[in-house]
Amino acid sequence: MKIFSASQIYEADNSTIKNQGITSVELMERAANQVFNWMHLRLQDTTVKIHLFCGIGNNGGDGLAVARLLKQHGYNIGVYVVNYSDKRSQDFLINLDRLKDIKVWPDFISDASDLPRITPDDILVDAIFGIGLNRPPASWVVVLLQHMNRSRAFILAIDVPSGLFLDKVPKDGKGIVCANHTLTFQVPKLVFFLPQTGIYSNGWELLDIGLDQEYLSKTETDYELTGKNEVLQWYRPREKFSHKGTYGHALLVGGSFGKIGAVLLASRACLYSGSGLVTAYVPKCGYLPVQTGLPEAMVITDEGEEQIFHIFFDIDPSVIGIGVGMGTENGTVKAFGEFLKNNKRPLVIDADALNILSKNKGMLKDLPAKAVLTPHPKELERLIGIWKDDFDKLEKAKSFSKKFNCVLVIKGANTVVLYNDKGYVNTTGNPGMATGGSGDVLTGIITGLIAQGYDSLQAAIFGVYLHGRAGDIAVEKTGYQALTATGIIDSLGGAFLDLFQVAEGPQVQRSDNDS
Ligand SMILES: NC(=O)C1=CN([C@@H]2O[C@H](COP(=O)(O)OP(=O)(O)OC[C@H]3O[C@@H](n4cnc5c(N)ncnc54)[C@H](O)[C@@H]3O)[C@@H](O)[C@H]2O)[C@H](O)CC1
Ligand SMILES: [K+]
Repeated sequence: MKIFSASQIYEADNSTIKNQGITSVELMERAANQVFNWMHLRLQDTTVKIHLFCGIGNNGGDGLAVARLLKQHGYNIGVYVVNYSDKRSQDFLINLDRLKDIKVWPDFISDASDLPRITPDDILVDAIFGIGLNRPPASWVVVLLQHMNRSRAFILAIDVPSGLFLDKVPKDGKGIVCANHTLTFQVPKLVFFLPQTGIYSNGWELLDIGLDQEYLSKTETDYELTGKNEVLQWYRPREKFSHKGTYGHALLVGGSFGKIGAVLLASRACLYSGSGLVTAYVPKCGYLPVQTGLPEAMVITDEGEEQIFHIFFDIDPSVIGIGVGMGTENGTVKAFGEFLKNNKRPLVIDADALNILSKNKGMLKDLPAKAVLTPHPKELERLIGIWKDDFDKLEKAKSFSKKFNCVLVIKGANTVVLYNDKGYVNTTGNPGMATGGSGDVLTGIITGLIAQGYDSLQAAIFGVYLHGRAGDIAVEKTGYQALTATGIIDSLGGAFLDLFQVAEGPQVQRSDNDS
């Protein structure tokens, strides 16, 4: 699913109005009806007080139209116009009149002294700013937003939590609504998925307002959201007359004394993601643990007893995953540098191999085309330098990807896979996966997919999806705290099977932060 920028959403609005022969206020009415239906279904004629805070632009217009629909259905409402500018939009004014027509007169707030009383049992609808915010709100508006946040009432944001820009992180975190839930129109917004801005909405949901499908499908976007539909198209079925050679031979290089488990986890994940053959390359101390822990894998040992000194093997792997548990001892650094110079095979690079690259940037020129790098935030910072904010991070990461022709997997709550100018935001996974060895499992999965012939970008996106989905399946049985890397691997089979399960009920895209 595509993630559009604010200017693209305005263009989508315009082509909808033009191609469907409707007015902008009719489009607003559609949006408001969707919000109202969502609320009506859940509130079931409740008498709880619903406070609607409306700006003076089209987000505010949405809020006023929702207020009218709620009033017409007998809900107990309070409507406030947050009068932050005299440049009221046309559709806001039309909806203000329509509200007055049914004898609802909003309170106009233009100063922090006018703040209404809110109790924790009330419901707040945030329709102050939408995607049109272009500068920080005035200080009295910030005071109002804080008043809303402090109220402990349930906050439902329309389109985006007010105070969030679509393309940058606000300097003042106090001037942003902390929504319990956001109902966003038609397309997901990138801000829901970035660590610094995603925190302002606990959950989000898409409401279909019938925007022009032709515009949406023909327009290229900088980011996409990866869900089942996106990865399913790449799935490669197993052929009846195939054999283990058909599905490649993955080599996992890593481990050092005390960290052999990392290679064991990566190798097992690689096998469980379908690689035909898996070989682990470890220091001598890793021979017995890997051989006994994973009898399906073959093991090659380095000449080093407790660390890797010289990466040499006489097999012909289809892909190499390197770095997990490897350490950054001088001898290992040298071995990795020499390995990169001579290697021609596709690579997945993780953990200590990334740290070695960060300290020896000259080695980056020896990466094979489209190598997959899987840094967590600290490893990424060492690679690309410090960033100003999450948007700057993505831009810096894109430049890095272009410069070294590599696929970057930026691990986090919503892992982003970047290649060249494009980013793919993952939707699966949960906080239980923040546990030792989870990253090693991801490295194994991506390596296993490349072994089977997936292009490295597809393998990275698909691998991240499967890893998260396996975590989501596993957590159902374990809860967040008891989820382990091994638990993720054990649910990989379930994640593959789930690709072919058709979800029951209406297909509404939503985040899982609500659980
Ligand atoms: N396709 C859709 O998604 C539809 C969206 N709708 C809703 O429209 C808003 C966007 O409306 P817009 O009028 O462009 O912007 P806002 O309401 O977010 O902002 C109002 C207005 O205020 C000015 N402004 C910006 N920042 C400030 C500031 N700090 N202080 C004062 N004034 C400011 C700026 O000029 C803005 O234009 C979208 O989010 C949806 O809610 C449609 O209803 C249906 C289609
Ligand atoms: K809003």
